Amino acid sequence: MTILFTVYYGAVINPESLTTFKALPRCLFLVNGDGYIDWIVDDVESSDLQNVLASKGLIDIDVYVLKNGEFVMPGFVDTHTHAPQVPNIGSGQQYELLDWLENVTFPMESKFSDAEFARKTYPSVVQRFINAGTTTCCYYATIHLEATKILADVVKHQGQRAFVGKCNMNRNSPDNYRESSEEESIAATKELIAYIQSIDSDLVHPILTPRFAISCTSPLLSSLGDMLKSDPNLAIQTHISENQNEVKLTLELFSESTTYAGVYDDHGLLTERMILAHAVHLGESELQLIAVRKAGISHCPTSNFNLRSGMAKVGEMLDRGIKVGLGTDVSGGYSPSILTAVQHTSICSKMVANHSMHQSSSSNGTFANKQLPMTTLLYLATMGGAEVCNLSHKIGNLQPGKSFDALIVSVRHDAGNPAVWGFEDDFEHVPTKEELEGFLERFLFCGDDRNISKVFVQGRLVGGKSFVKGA
Ligand SMILES: O=c1[nH]c(=O)c2nc[nH]c2[nH]1
Ligand SMILES: [Zn+2]
Repeated sequence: MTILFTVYYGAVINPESLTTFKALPRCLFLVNGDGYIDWIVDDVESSDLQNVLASKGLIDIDVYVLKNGEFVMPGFVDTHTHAPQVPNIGSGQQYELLDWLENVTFPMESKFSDAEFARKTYPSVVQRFINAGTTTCCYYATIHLEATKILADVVKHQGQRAFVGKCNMNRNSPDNYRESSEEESIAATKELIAYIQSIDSDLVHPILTPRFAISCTSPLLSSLGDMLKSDPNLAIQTHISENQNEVKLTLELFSESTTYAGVYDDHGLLTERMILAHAVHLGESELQLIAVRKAGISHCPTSNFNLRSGMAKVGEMLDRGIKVGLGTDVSGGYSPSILTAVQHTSICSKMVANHSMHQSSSSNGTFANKQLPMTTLLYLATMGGAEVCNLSHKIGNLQPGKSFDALIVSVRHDAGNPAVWGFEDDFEHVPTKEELEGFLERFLFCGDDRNISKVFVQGRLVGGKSFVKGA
């Protein structure tokens, strides 16, 4: 029998803006057979459930009732990670960026010249991100066309929403891990785009991926700029201003440009479709330029701490109206979970605030030089990421007409990592708004995969702790 829709009843957490979210203890909503949210009714007493359903023309239907200690929230958006670096998670912690690339990262990524290795590796990589609650993921692959096609196939098969990009790299990496010419790099990029468009146009998107300025010659960046100009739907991702030695080398290699952001802008790459990872050491003029061009920033605090890169000034970016989302940046970051990125975003904002206090820096704006509150952290992990990906009309929060990309979170004792004690089997007890906000705080700061029971993308169950493949 085909299921045409599902009705859910229970607690919902819904981000609204950088400064507001809704904690709704008794929500009733319907997800239709195409995976879109049809309607949401707030504050429905259980005694009134059947009446409300009847008013929607629904009589005698099954309702998925959430337990006390469970809630639905939008799925996480990971705006920057490296699928082929997952096998390296936790290794090479002693390095800073450029040595880490040379000694740890390029050797691992070069193994993906072997398509069989990609076929064996990528399914568990993608499932790991899904089970961490990431419903939309921006993946870097490697320079290899075949292996990147395999990653796109795996993502499609496993049902995640994603951007998949083949790295453009024609200089400053080992001979066995470098494209031999600009033409080769562009031809393979075009073939990948055509391939992804042939397998999917809804969930999986191609994305231009010049690794970073250091990896690309000026003609290669210009050709990518031409591609971006000729296709208004094409997205692009890269790294920017992560590490001070990287910034220095970039400015030596591109002496015609005055700043790192200027390098990308001078090649026609800095548009609202650009996702810039890190942005730790940007200067005033670069922040202004990024705001004017409406490019988005992927804040990757786990990686920024781990590779000793520095602390990005996220509050200042937000005050300037720059779009910001979170990225795990595996394996610069050692966790595939956006929850870890949330925790480190909080710590980073506290340290920036602390530092600025000692330097008597201004904290006149809403966010600059202040600790980011939970509401903002929630927004960055969901809606902020959706904005960075230019998908906020589709995903990021739960609204009629949007896709049901969502998590069922459990903080009950039977989750194995509890944050609720005592009343979770009391079916009469509906959490108060304050209790529900407490559940969210505990989940964001102490939660992990054990608390993510189900992961839905476009209404389809694709992962989570209770997910059994093929069931
Ligand atoms: O954190 C990072 N990870 C990478 O793989 C990379 N490549 C260039 N710059 C980078 N930064
Ligand atoms: Zn990265």
